[in-house]
Amino acid sequence: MTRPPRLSPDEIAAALHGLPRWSGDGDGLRRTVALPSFRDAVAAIVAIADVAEEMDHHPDVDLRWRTLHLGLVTHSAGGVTDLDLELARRIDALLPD
Ligand SMILES: C[C@H](O)[C@H](O)[C@H]1CNC2=NC(N)=NC(=O)C2=N1
Repeated sequence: MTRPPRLSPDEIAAALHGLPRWSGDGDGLRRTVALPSFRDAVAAIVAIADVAEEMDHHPDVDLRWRTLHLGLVTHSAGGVTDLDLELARRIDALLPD
């Protein structure tokens, strides 16, 4: 499947202004969120999985009790692409602020 091109550091920094819950650089985008409970965090991962499968684009997921650490990078492009920005937006729509 064709993937969009890797974004430059400047393009990533500009895009992050519209994604205030995410940080990142050329290596990827990151967001940490604490859910009310471990079960809520697992449910959030399942909801994210549905989006990831639909997009065929998958986040790195690290769950510590009820704190979820998410990492987005387009492995095949070796950096951040528009797919990561789109997945970040869709993940934000599923998570509490
Ligand atoms: C064959 C399939 O499209 C690829 O392996 C996809 C799946 N999900 C992916 N997810 C992410 N984050 N990066 C990829 O390069 C990627 N590649």
